[in-house]
Amino acid sequence: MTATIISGKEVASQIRSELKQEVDQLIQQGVQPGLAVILVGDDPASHSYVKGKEKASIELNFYSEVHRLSADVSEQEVLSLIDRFNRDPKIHGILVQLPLPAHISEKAVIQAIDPQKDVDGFHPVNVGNLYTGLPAFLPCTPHGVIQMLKRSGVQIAGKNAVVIGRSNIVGKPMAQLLLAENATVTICHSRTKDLTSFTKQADILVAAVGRAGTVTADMVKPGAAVVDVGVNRVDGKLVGDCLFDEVSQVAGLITPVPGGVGPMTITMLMYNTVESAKRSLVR
Ligand SMILES: Nc1nc2c(c(=O)[nH]1)N[C@@H](CN(C=O)c1ccc(C(=O)N[C@@H](CCC(=O)O)C(=O)O)cc1)CN2
Repeated sequence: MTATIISGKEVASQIRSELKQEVDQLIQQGVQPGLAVILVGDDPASHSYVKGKEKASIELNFYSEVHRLSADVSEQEVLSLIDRFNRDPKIHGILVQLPLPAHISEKAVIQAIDPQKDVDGFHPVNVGNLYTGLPAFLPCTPHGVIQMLKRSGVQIAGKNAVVIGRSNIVGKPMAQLLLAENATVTICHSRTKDLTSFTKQADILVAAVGRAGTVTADMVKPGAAVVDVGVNRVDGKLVGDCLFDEVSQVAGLITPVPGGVGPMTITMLMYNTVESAKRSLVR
């Protein structure tokens, strides 16, 4: 068997053209979606992701502000900037690129963002709303995974879903979103004993570990949908958490790295910003 490859680029471009129409309508109603991005430090990958966010904002005709701050900026300066954006009616979404330098508290920064502008979905209010089934901004990467599965015709309800990884950004919200779609969900992590006994049961397997080669062909149920969220550099090459060549011989569907989940992350950020702009019309 050779798996069907789900192209994140294609799904992302489909969603972006839907968003373009929504932005045109919002602008006709007098609201231009506005996104403010804060980047601290010199991490090349973060700079590249932020550039992608700026480019997508401009292409969708958003009002866009990107603040690139030096690595030695104080936490207070970042908090002051967030406070300014919280009060600015032109801004519907605020995003602070992670990771932050060690002297700045990620928790303090996330909690300073107005939950109504938290388009990353990381604020405890949005996390709590997601867990209790209330309207929330959904974290971009796991929301992107759900969109990729649904738009590829994967039925989620009633399926066994296994998520490997328990980060706040991907693993935990991923499990919650699959549960909200009525999957039977198992979360595995670094202390899980006999990982294969769990992954072999998975109709939907999401790998979000951040370690190349974690998922091998013998760990996958034939025909499963395998979603690879890992982004790892090995010998200068970008690879996921799955051994793509061998896993794709067993899986029914698989997402590649690059070109799989990655492009969806930025697109779902644009989606959340449009949602926030729409909500501002009814406030
Ligand atoms: N505030 C946030 N910080 C971070 C998030 C986030 O959602 N919010 N996620 C990641 C980084 N990220 C977006 O910010 C991101 C990661 C990967 C990609 C992507 O398109 N990857 C490409 C490969 C790109 C490359 O060549 O390096 C792919 O997989 O095809 C986009 C965005 C951590 N920080």
